[in-house]
Amino acid sequence: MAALKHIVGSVAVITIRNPPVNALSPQVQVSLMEVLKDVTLDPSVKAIVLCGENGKFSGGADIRTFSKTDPKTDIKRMSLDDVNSVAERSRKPVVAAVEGVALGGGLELALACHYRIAHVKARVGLTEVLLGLLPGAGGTQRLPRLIGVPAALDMITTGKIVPAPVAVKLGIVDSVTEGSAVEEAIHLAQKVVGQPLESRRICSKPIQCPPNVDSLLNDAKVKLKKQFRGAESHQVCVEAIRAAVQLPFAEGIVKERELFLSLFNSDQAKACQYAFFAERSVAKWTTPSGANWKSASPQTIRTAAVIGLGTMGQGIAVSLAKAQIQVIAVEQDEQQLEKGSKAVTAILERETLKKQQFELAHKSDSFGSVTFTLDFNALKNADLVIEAVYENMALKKEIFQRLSSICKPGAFLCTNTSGLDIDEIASVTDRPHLVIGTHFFSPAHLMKLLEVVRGYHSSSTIISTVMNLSKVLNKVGVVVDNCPLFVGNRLLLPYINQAVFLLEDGRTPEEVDQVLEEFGYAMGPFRMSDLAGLDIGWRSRMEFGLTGPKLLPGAPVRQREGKRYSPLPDILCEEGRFGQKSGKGWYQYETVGGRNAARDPWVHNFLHEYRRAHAIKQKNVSQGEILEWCLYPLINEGFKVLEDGIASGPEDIDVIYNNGYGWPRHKGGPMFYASMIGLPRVLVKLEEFYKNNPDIPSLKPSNLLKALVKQGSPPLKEWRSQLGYPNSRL
Ligand SMILES: CCC/C=C/C(=O)SCCNC(=O)CCNC(=O)[C@H](O)C(C)(C)COP(=O)([O-])OP(=O)([O-])OC[C@H]1O[C@@H](n2cnc3c(N)ncnc32)[C@H](O)[C@@H]1OP(=O)([O-])[O-]
Repeated sequence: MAALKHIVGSVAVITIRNPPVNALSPQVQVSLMEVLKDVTLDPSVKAIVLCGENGKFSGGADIRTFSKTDPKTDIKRMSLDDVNSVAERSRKPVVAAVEGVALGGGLELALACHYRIAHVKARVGLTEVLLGLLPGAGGTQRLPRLIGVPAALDMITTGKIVPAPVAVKLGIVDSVTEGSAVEEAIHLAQKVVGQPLESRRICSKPIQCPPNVDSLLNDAKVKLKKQFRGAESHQVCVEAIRAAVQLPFAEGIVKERELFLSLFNSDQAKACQYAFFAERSVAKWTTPSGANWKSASPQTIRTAAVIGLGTMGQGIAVSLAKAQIQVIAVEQDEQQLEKGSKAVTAILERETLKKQQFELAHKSDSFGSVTFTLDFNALKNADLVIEAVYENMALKKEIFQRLSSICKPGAFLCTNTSGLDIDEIASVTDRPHLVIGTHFFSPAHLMKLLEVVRGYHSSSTIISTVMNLSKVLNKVGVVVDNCPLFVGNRLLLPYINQAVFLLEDGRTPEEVDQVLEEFGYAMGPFRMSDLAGLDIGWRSRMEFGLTGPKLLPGAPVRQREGKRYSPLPDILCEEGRFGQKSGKGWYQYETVGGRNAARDPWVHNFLHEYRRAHAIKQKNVSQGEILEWCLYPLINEGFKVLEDGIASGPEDIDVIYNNGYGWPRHKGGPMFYASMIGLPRVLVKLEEFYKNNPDIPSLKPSNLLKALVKQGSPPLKEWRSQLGYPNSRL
């Protein structure tokens, strides 16, 4: 039985049982229905309590069963909504005891109960929108009736999860307890036996609409369209709430169902659900020697140090402090220390305010303290050190050599680099097995991704410790192998290069950005480069002798070692145009550090002159071709990364892109996207591009892509097993 019953006095306690998160699979729903019917008919039962086994109410409908469900038959035959309806119509009071989580269908079930008691640490939310769906078991009709349209709109369209104290304040749950929610619920159930239930049935509540409800809903759609470009589910959620506003409950439920079915099994829903499971699968790393969570012993980090308080160091220090870790922040001179400490303090103040607003009156754990110092010796007691100075190998090596002698034995040494060789850095230390790359993304206190770069000697202890830390920091850690630029930036390079080549060939930054933003990227390549800072790539190209003083005399302006090269970004930097930080880059900004990108006539004029000076003929490129020209080389590099064994599977690449590079989640990630368009299409276009541009090596189709197409393009989940990775280093 997936729903168990036991009787306490006159109260029937029904326990949902489906480990690990008590997902409401079709089997659980059938079982719940049977038990509910049974206890409603049993004259000895006067009240009912619903709870979940192992301190978790329910993680919602069972996502794993979605791909096996035929929406035309299975959903209509039996739905969670029927279970909810039986609970709500029951003449005996039904109390939900919410512990752990009540998410998606789990919360929808709780909303159908007459009362809700939550444990103080429980979390609730209607998260379906993040899976490309809408709350299709009455959630879009009940929540607005319970907490009002504006608050329900916010929760349903963003999938926000709120802690129990906030849920009480919003009116989602009736009360919270620090003790057992089940005991409390039994107590309440006994107390309310015989009391009228009609006012407790949310379906009977009139909906309280603000006077401007139409414009509220319309404005929400515009805002969501901008925030989640191209994603359907957020828009459809608003329509379901509109139905709640305009229709009686029963008709609203019918409309909700119709809208739910329009999303169920859509490509976007498949992509979002794939992204969900991909994140879970990459969390289960293993090494070639077979080490994994089970065999490794992750260490708890209580004190961590950050070296360098530039933008990255600041964000990392804040991120650690937010996770209640004590931080020692080190800088090299007074001026940098003061600048860095002011910035960290300001961010922490903003974060504290946000936390207080979000958690309202609930007493929450405070942040870890941050100590600022110039004294390297202060690092001697740190459990883990993250070096975050700028990208200069000599400087990093000097720091790691010092760390070897200062840090306690067993302290973990991490380098925040976006592409330098981890093994070279580790080689100067006394403990290469305790050295690893931690590639954070800016702003590090907000961005979810942490690329964990395993060096040749990195032990399973350091991998597991840092993967554990990524969870503690509320980040998504992905273990990758050590190679120039690692995974994320390795794929980014051809994408950015292709975008810049388009400018040489006659397009503008605005045109290219628009195409990629319409595709769903939060920002096109030029707006993103301006945000990240054009000088970072410029410095690295100087280091590699592609531009600047190390460039060999006589090198052709638009070629490096026979390959096509565009000096446009270098010239911009030479002009002091570093992006937002200097108030101008590919766009102009209202101030230094401004965020609003505006078309810059200087850039247009400069591009015009450049094309004239180099006698470049303008090419006519359609919007579709701009997209393929930029994305397919990125995908191709993804296949090369797999071929080289740098990432363990396509899921790893997709998780990196969804969480660190603004890839639209409803498109699953670049590798999933390739599988959806069809690998033959990607291959044919790459072959065509490469034939016309033999001086761009990133257009040359990867062997793995060719092999997969030859094998009939198996589904993505079979790529690993079909081909194996003879070179896999992970
Ligand atoms: C029909 C009407 C409309 C309703 C629609 C819905 O309800 S849609 C659903 C709306 N619900 C949501 O959006 C909630 C989605 N879930 C979550 O947000 C989190 O999993 C969590 C907060 C519940 C637990 O976090 P945590 O860090 O403690 O743990 P973790 O994340 O590592 O997961 C542990 C294991 O459980 C698995 N699994 C989890 N949920 C489901 C599921 N619903 N189903 C199946 N499996 C699920 C997960 O894959 C993993 O399996 P593995 O890899 O061990 O084989």
